[in-house]
Amino acid sequence: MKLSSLLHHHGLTSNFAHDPEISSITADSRNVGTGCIFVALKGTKQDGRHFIPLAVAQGAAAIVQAEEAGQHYPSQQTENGHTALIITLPDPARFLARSAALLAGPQPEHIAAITGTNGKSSTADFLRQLHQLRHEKAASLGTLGLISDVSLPPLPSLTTPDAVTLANTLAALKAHGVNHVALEASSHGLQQHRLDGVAITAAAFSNLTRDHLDYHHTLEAYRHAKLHLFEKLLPEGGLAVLNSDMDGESYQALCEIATRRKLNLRTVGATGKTIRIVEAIPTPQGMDLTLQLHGRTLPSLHFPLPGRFQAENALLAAALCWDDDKEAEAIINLLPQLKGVPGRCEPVAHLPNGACAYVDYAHTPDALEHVLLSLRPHASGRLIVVFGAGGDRDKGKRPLMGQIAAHLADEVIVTDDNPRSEDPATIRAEILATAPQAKEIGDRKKAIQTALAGLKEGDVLLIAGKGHETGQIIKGETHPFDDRTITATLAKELA
Ligand SMILES: CC(=O)N[C@H]1[C@@H](OP(=O)(O)OP(=O)(O)OC[C@H]2O[C@@H](n3ccc(=O)[nH]c3=O)[C@H](O)[C@@H]2O)O[C@H](CO)[C@@H](O)[C@@H]1O[C@H](C)C(=O)N[C@@H](C)C(=O)N[C@H](CCC(=O)O)C(=O)O
Ligand SMILES: Nc1ncnc2c1ncn2[C@@H]1O[C@H](COP(=O)(O)OP(=O)(O)OP(=O)(O)O)[C@@H](O)[C@H]1O
Ligand SMILES: N[C@H](CCC[C@H](N)C(=O)O)C(=O)O
Ligand SMILES: [Mg+2]
Repeated sequence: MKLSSLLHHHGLTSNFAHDPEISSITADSRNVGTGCIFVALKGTKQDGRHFIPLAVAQGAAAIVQAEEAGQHYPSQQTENGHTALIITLPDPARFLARSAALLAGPQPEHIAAITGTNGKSSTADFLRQLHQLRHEKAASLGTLGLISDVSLPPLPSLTTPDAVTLANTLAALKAHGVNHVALEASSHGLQQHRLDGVAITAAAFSNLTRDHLDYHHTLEAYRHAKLHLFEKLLPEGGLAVLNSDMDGESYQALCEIATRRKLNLRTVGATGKTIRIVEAIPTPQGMDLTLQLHGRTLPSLHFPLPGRFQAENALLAAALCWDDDKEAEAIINLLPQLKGVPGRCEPVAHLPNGACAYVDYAHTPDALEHVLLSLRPHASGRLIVVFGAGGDRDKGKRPLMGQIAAHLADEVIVTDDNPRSEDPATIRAEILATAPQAKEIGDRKKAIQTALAGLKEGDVLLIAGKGHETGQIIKGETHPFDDRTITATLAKELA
C-alpha cells in the first residue's frame, strides 16, 4: 500500500515529494526493515523516540511520532544514507493500531471484546465454546493464549496482544475461515490503544473492582480505560452486554453510554433484564440454575461448574452469542454442555478421605472473596486457602486479600506467587499484616504439601492466584511451577 493511500484512510493528505510503498508498521525498532513505518511511542520505561535514528538507519520508510505543542519537526530524517519521512500526529498509538489492521487485511465478521476486572478469560472461553457447540469456527484470545479450531503460532504472553500482533492474528483467523472471535480487552490494552484497529461488533463488561492501581493510579482512571471500549471502539448500534450486578457507578456510566450511542443493550445477572438469575442452588459439581429470559421463567438447567460467578460469566457469554432474540433460548440450553476453563475453580485432587482441592486464578481481593464464598457450600468440613500476591503489581491488594482470606477461610497459608523483582518475604508480610493467624510458608510446593497433608474428611482446599500458569517468576527468571500438576501429584503420594 502506498503511504498516501494509508494516510488517506486516516483522513490525512500526504504533502511529501515521494510516496513510498509501505509493507509493514511497528512500534519496535528491532522489527524495522525496508518499507516499514516506525511508530515512536512513549512507554512506561523508555521513549520510543530514542530509537528513531536506529529505525531510519534500518530502512524505515517513515517515522510517526506524537506532535507536541510549539515544536517544529523536519519533514524527513537521514541516517547512514537512508532517508525516512517524518509524520507527526496527535495520537500515534491509534494510528499504529488502525494502520496495522489495514495492512494485515480483513478480520472475522463477529468479534466480541470482553472487559472487566475478573471474568474476561472465562467469558471469552465460554463464548468460544458456545460458538463451537453451534458448529461455527471460533477462537478465543487472551490470558490463556489463542484457542481456536485452526492451528496458528502461539502468541506472546500478554492478555491483549500488541496492536500489530492482534491485527495479524485476526487476519490469519479470517483467512482460515474463523468468523467468530472472543477477545479479552485488558485495561492496559485499552489504555495503550492496542485494540483501536479491531472491528469490534459486540462488547461485554463483567465487573470493576480493585486491580492494577500500580498502572492506572486511581479506580476512576482504571474505569475510564475500560469504558473506552464502549465509548469509542464499539460502533454506534453495536451489542453491549453487562453484568447488572457490577458496582453502581460503572453500571450507570455504561448505561449512559449505551443510551447516548444507541447500543443494543443486554443485561444479565440477579437483576438482569435480558437474563435474570432467579435461583442458583449448589450441587456437588455445579448448580441448578433457574433463569428468566426477558421476564419468562425457563425450565431449570444444570450448570456443570462450581461458583455462581462462573454462571454469571457463562450468561455474559450467552448474551454475546445470539444475533436474533429467537435464538436466545437455544443458546441458554447449551450451558449444561460447557466445560471448565483451565485454572478457574478447577478441581484438581480428590483425597481418599473425601477432601478435595481446587486451583483458581483469583489474584484480586474481589476474586478471592468470590471463589471462597463459592467453595464454602462444597465444604462440609473446613475451607483452607493457600495463596500469595504478585510482585511488581498493585501493592494495595495485599492487605485486602489477607483480610478476606482470614475472614472467609478456616485456615490460611500465605505463600509466594510470582515475586518478580520484589523481596518475597516483604510481600508475604504485607499480606500477613491483616491475617495474623495465617501460617507462612514461602515455598509454594511446601505450602501446598502442608495444606494437603492436613486435609480431613469434607475439607476443601483452595490454591489461589496462579490458575493455569506454569511458572513461578523470581528475579526475572521463570521456574517451572504448575499448581494443578503439583497438587495432583502430591495428593497421589498422600493417597
Ligand atoms: C506496562 C505495560 O503495559 N507495558 C507494555 C508496553 O511496554 P512499555 O510501555 O514498558 O514499553 P517501553 O519498554 O517503555 O518502550 C517504549 C517503546 O519503545 C519501543 N522500543 C523499546 C526498545 C527498543 O529497543 N526499541 C523500541 O522501539 C517499544 O516497542 C515501545 O513501543 O508495551 C509493550 C509493547 O506492546 C508491552 O510488551 C508491555 O507489556 C509488558 C511486558 C507488561 O508486562 N504488560 C502487562 C502489565 C500488561 O499489559 N498486562 C495486561 C493486563 C493483565 C490483566 O488484566 O491482568 C495485558 O494485556 O496483558
Ligand atoms: N464474574 C466474576 N466475578 C468475580 N470474580 C470472578 C468472576 N469471574 C472470575 N472471577 C475470579 O477471577 C479469577 C480470574 O478469572 P478470569 O481469568 O476469567 O478473569 P480475567 O478477567 O481474565 O483475569 P486477568 O485480568 O488476570 O486476565 C477467577 O479464577 C475467579 O477467582
Ligand atoms: N494478569 C495479571 C496476572 C496476575 C497473576 C498472579 N499470579 C500474579 O503474578 O500476580 C497480572 O499480570 O497482574
Ligand atoms: Mg484474563
